[in-house]
Amino acid sequence: MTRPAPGIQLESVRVRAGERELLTVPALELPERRISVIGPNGGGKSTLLQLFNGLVEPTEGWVTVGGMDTIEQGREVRRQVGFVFSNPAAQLVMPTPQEDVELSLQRTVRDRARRRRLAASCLAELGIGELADRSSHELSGGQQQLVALATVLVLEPAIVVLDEPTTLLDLVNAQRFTGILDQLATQKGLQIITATHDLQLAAQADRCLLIDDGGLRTDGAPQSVIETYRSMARERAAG
Ligand SMILES: Nc1ncnc2c1ncn2[C@@H]1O[C@H](COP(=O)(O)OP(=O)(O)OP(=O)(O)O)[C@@H](O)[C@H]1O
Repeated sequence: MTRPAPGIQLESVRVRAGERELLTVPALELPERRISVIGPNGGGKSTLLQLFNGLVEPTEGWVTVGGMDTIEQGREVRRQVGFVFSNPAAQLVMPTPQEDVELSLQRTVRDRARRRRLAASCLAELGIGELADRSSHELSGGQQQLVALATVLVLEPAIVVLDEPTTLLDLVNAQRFTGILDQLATQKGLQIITATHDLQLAAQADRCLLIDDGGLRTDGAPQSVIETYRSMARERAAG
């Protein structure tokens, strides 16, 4: 049985950096299992994603996950919401994948042998068990991306937020990675939220958000949102 998505909600959110308005979202509820976030560079996708686990604090308004405030209950929220950054190297700090995944468990699992077992089985589940003791910096971008995902999944989050996870991947690895995300959503019941410039990946979601110029331009069924984005891009490219 799959778990119900705990639900992210935004209410009257504004994010500013000094005088600059980065993002304004009057109201948004995200109960769907697979959500994609698309839009032009600098539009505010990463800012939106980082609101979901309190990495970015709303200047006004609030963001809740399953009713918990992402700032006031940041620690609990981060237990529910795992974040995978676009550059996996930034997320991998230990010499080997095994050690990196164990590090994720340091706070929650006291027993070292258990940490070791859990980390090994998480890597194995993602099909990268044989990389456990390799040197992390010698792994390919695709392998590093999977290890970064493992460091998040081992904590058993209900929601996984990924910021452009396939940018470093070739077509085969991108498709493999997408297949894994799909399985996590359909078989394990995780909510998967992905910001991406890969419109094929975006099309596989249940709902797609188009973020542009610091706001939510439109959202709904991926094909129609992607079509809106394409027309917008054509108009802008034509000047
Ligand atoms: N800490 C910050 N201080 C000031 N400006 C910021 C900060 N973080 C982001 N910005 C600005 O906010 C805007 C939105 O950035 P964001 O990274 O959310 O866009 P994005 O849609 O993810 O872009 P991309 O597709 O290029 O990754 C950009 O203009 C960026 O320069």
